[in-house]
Amino acid sequence: MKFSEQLHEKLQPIWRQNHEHPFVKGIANGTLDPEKFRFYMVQDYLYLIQYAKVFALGAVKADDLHTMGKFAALLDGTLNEEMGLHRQYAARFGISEEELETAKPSPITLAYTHYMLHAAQNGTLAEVIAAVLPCAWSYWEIGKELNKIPGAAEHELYGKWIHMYASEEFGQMAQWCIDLLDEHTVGKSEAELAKLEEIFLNTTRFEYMFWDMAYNGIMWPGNA
Ligand SMILES: Cc1ncc(CN)c(N)n1
Repeated sequence: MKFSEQLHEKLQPIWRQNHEHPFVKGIANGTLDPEKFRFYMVQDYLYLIQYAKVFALGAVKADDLHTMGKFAALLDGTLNEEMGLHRQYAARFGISEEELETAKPSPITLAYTHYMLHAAQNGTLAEVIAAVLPCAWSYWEIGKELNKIPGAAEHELYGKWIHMYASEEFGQMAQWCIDLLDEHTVGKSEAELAKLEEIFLNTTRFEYMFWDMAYNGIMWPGNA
């Protein structure tokens, strides 16, 4: 069994929680309070700035030009396609680009991005991929699932978000990360695989916590 298939089995309980989360359900049926989406957009923008840096670290750790080029393309796609969508949403909400970039990250945003960057900076190329894969893979799964719901992708606020994560391009980049992880785990020791699984499951859990933080729409519970 490929390493990604083993991980896929282990993450099922968390993914089910993600798909059932009221934030994701609210995007699916169009009932999510736009204020919660606004809060999410700003935090997600801050998240993506750091996430893009993990792709840059992938290019640094890659040992062939093809892989370097792919990570460079992922970095470009994040900064210019995915974050471009966030900038469009921000404009709709009357948030300037400066305001977006200078907003304060919530403790969950900080914890998630710092964990990812720590794992990527200190780890092997396989560890870089293990840290970012849940982000790409889980959004692709959510995008595809929501895209099947009649009318969801036509929603005037949430439709573009669904289109982005259900898109062929987004799927191809998620699949490339899955394949690269499989390629880089062939022949690894049990201890190395256990470490990769731990990183992967931690960022998978952070994905759930990010939805929860966005749904609560507050920087931290004491600040409600
Ligand atoms: C928190 C989070 N995780 C993943 C993705 C998809 N790149 C995202 N935009 N935001």
